[in-house]
Amino acid sequence: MSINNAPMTESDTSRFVRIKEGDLDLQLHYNDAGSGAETVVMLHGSGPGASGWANFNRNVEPFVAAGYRVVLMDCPGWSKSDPVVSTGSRSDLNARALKGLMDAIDLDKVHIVGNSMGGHSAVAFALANPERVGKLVLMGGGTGGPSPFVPMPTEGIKLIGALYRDPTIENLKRMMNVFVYDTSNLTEELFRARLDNMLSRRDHLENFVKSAEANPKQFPDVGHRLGEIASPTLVIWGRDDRFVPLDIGLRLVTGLQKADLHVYSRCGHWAQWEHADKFNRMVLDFLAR
Ligand SMILES: O=C(O)CCC(=O)/C=C/C=C(\O)C(=O)O
Repeated sequence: MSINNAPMTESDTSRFVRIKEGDLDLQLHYNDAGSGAETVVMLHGSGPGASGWANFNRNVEPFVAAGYRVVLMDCPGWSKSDPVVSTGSRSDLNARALKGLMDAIDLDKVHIVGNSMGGHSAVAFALANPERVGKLVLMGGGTGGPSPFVPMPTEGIKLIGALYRDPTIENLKRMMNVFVYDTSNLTEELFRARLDNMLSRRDHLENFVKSAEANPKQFPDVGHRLGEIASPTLVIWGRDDRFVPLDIGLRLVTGLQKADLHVYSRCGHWAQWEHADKFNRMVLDFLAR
């Protein structure tokens, strides 16, 4: 709840900023909530129609209530941010966008919570800007690269590709039913909101397909560089993740200097949403330590 006890909304917290960072010169959309001395940036995943608000709407208020400023960045090519075709590392591109955003709104150092692509991007940011990262929280992402156990691309990533190429409600339902462990939580309202978000930006959908054609490895394997990261890191994974398998979480916790891994049972690729209460308590405890 906000100060006047009304629920916090996407539109109340919606902001735009122009960033110039290296070869990036574009308008970014972000949500900005709370006014604490420490800021938590949350980075969303790469599915069609994803956004900071869609991924983290169950997390913003508890973090604000705990005294944090929360910034949700919509990555270039998603939601209300400007379109982009990514021909190199999209993790690096998002990391440059985050640096541009932090410079533009005067954030010196932040904690970063990254979901899937957001986790890959958080790691890319920490590698490029170690002095600007407090703690990291990575869910279902952190590095690209092969799984020794699960055939890749995984079934979830194949369904994302199919949805980008053919954005129908049927393909959306196919993808989202694999997203979570307990599909009874997926309402028609949720499907409709996500479909509207997707179809409102067909340029983003087309650009994602062009990007994947230009460079199928949008999220490179940075496993060999994980040891450079000294930020305390909490890795959270769904046991039933069918998009980015659990063994990638094991690679992270093995490679990073200071990382703990928690595996949630009965949980797919959206731990922060499917197990929001447990996730919020665990991450807030980690940040406060
Ligand atoms: O390809 C990868 O490694 C990342 C896949 C990814 O980011 C999927 C994320 C999906 C969501 O979180 C979403 O659509 O909300």
